[in-house]
This record gives sequence, C-alpha cells and structure tokens, in this order.
Amino acid sequence: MDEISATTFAWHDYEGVLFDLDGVITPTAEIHEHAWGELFAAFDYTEADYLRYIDGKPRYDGVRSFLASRDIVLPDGDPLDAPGDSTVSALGNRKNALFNHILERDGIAPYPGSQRTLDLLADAGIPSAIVSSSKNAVPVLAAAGLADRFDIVIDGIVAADLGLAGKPAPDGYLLGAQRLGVDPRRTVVVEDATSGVAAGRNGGFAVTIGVDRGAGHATLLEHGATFVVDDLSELLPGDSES
Ligand SMILES: O=P(O)(O)OC[C@H]1O[C@@H](O)[C@H](O)[C@@H](O)[C@@H]1O
Repeated sequence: MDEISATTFAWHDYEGVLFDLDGVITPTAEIHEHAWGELFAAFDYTEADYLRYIDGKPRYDGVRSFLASRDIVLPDGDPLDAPGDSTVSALGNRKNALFNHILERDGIAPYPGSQRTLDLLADAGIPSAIVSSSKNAVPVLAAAGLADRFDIVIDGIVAADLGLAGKPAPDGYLLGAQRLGVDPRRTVVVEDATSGVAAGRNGGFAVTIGVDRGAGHATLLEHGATFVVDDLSELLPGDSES
C-alpha cells in the first residue's frame, strides 16, 4: 500500500471513506479562517497562524494553541461563558458567533469536485461518514444541502460527549470507522488540515488523502498524507474539472 499515488488510487479499492468537512466537502474552512481572523485581529494574525495553530482542531484547542504561539495563557473558563476575551471559552464562543453570522449571511455550497465524489461513492455503494472537529458540522451540512447524505457524523459535539481527544489524535476517525463497520486498514481518510492528516496516519488508515486548500503539498505530506491533490475532482475517472 506504500506506493499509492493520485494516479494509482481508486475509490473502489476500499471499504469506506471518512471525510473531514470544513475545507474538504465545503469551503467552510475559509469562513472559520475569517472568523478566527476577526477574533485575533489585535495579534497580527495571518492565514499562516490559522493553518499552523488552529486548522482542524476543536474550537477551544484552537484558541489555546494560538494563544500559546503568542506566549499567552488564559484560564479555560466554562463553555457557557458569554462571548468575550477573559477565558479560552469566552474567546471561542465569540469566534463561534462570528462564524455563525457569516454562515447565515453568505450560505455555503459543497465543492463541485467533492459533490461529484459523494455521488460516485453513493452509486458504487461505498459507505462514507463525516469526521469533523466542528460543533457546527450538522448546520453546515444542512446549509450545503447535505443534511440527509450522511448517516454517520462524528462531530465536535459527539467528541465532547464521549470525551474523545481531538485531531491530531485519531479517536474521531476510529469511531467513524467503527460506526461505519469498516476496517481502518481498508478505509480512506480525506483531510485538508495538518492536524487531520496526522489523525489519519495516527489511526493506521489505509490511505490519508491530503486536499491542499492552502496548507501546501509538502506540509501535508510531512504530517502524514499518503498523497496530496488540489481538489477531489482529480480522483474522478475521466474528470479533471473542479
Ligand atoms: O468552532 P467549531 O465550529 O466547533 O469548529 C472547530 C474547528 O473545526 C474544524 O473543522 C475547522 O477546521 C476549524 O477551523 C474550526 O476551528
């Protein structure tokens, strides 16, 4: 399985597929990135900060990780803290309000190449699930017209309820495989974040496809991607359009 590349890969060779959501199925990583940018505007925040410290991680882990990059430590506070800036939770909740405001205002649609991949998998009877760190995964899927597409969604709410460690830990992906009834050694993970491809590698999955939405091919490979594409349309037979 070591030699698998974008040119030799075929969806039909695997039992199941586990997709990250933000940045893989929908362009919501851009909305998250924008909301984080507004939250941390006073800290010379750049897209590189998002990709390095925040992308793919659960909300409060992202806050902690960014603050640590600026040598700042805040108390965790309580998830019920009002949006503000005195605790990790208050900051995360403020960012969440910004995210939801943008999502409601602008809406979202799936990447065309991802939609066509989901159609191919459905036609082929290959089961798939969503494994997202986000607690907003269900409303994002609904906004994208995919509310009924996935029977299994392991999101930030499920992870918090079960006390699962966030990406780069493989816990969410392993639970997704278990609930889908597939063997990780014959299952594909699809991810755009460095923390996410690391989770795929850490879980011992057959293939972890990196989708480069800004992290960079080399960086995704370094963190555990088996191979990297710019868009999932590259893996559709006879289809190179996104
Ligand atoms: O704050 P939420 O919606 O629970 O999302 C947490 C994280 O979810 C991940 O899917 C995104 O890549 C991150 O950008 C985001 O911060």
